[in-house]
Amino acid sequence: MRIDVLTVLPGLFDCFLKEGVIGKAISSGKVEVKVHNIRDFTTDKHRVVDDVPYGGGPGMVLKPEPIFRAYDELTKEGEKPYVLLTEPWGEKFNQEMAVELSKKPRLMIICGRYEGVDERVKSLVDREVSIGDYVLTGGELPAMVIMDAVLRLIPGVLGNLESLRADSFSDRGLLGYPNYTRPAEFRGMKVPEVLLSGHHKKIESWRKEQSLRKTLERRPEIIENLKRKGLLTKEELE
Ligand SMILES: Oc1ccccc1-c1ccno1
Repeated sequence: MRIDVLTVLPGLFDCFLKEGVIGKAISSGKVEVKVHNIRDFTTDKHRVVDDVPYGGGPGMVLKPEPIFRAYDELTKEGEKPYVLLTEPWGEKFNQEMAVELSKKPRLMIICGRYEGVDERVKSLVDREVSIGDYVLTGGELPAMVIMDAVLRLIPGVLGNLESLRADSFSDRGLLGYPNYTRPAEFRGMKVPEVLLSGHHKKIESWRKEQSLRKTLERRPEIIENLKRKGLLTKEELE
């Protein structure tokens, strides 16, 4: 997969693209991520990327020309990207969308700003995406959240954890089961016996039950959504 990111703050992505699972996936060539400074696509001396809104009002709006110039330049060759715009009012990002986006060969993420982008930019956009109902100063952190969730799903990126990732639980957006490691007892708190039993079928069944229970308690809408889509097995529904 290739991802092109358009932003006015490219420096925010430096650590994200160098460290951890994502950094390794990029350095190994499993995925390609290119961050582009929208300012590099301006033509005026002052490299202006935003302007005051027509009709008045607070803040500044990202101008259309530099973004269109970047899009035209970056899409001259190769497959057309599926274009996302990070927006506070966009469609809510979730695991289902991450799975769908992970199957695209190429993405472009335009990082919005709080005051917004010129409406005409949306003629380039396939999906306006929000990561939650809160207001940030810009769309760069949402872009990193989206890339992290999507890139970890690319085969080979999680390496030897791939088998875990393939678990249909997280891909269905179900909450995870409780995790424990040594010691078996800590300050009077014991690890559940089943996890010490070495009985893999019982352990798997316990984890599945814990995940469904936690999801039902904390995010019942996820269970309802899976039921409606027929994505819960008969035994999971019991
Ligand atoms: O708050 C924002 C400002 C600019 C671009 C995106 C966002 C946002 C908030 C939540 N998801 O995206």
